[in-house]
Amino acid sequence: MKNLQVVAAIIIYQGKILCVQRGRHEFDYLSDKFEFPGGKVESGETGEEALIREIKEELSMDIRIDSLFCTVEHQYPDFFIELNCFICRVSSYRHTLHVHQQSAWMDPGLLAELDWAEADLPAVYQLIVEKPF
Ligand SMILES: Nc1nc2c([nH]c(=O)n2[C@H]2C[C@H](O)[C@@H](COP(=O)(O)OP(=O)(O)OP(=O)(O)O)O2)c(=O)[nH]1
Repeated sequence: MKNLQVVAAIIIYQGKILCVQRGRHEFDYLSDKFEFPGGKVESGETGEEALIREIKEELSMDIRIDSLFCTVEHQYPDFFIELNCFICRVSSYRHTLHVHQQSAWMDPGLLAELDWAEADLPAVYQLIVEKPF
């Protein structure tokens, strides 16, 4: 079974968090789910390098990585994922969607209203409780 190393950006701007919605995915349980932007770490890259590259590719955004917020380990039916979520800052709310179907700057208190990828739920609940910004 595949074991994925994934990095994700919790991008904070003026007290809101950028949430992005996937389109169709080969695995139905990921189709149309909300997630934090990011992706797989490629060989030879650090997690931070991968995250900066992914956010540039997916959103045309330049992020500053602040700190590692949490690590979630989750078993999906078809693969295992280690998801490292970093708190990130930007100097503008502006972005362009190159991969996702929708994005929203969300008030932290409203995060639970979105339909998240299952692996993200522990990170979402930790954000709601700890409010690290
Ligand atoms: N970027 C990101 N991926 C997540 C999150 N939560 C979660 O389960 N994932 C999963 C979805 C994907 O299986 C994997 C990330 O890989 P990816 O972004 O390259 O997505 P993908 O599988 O569609 O890509 P690909 O193989 O088609 O190139 O991690 C999250 O918050 N952010």
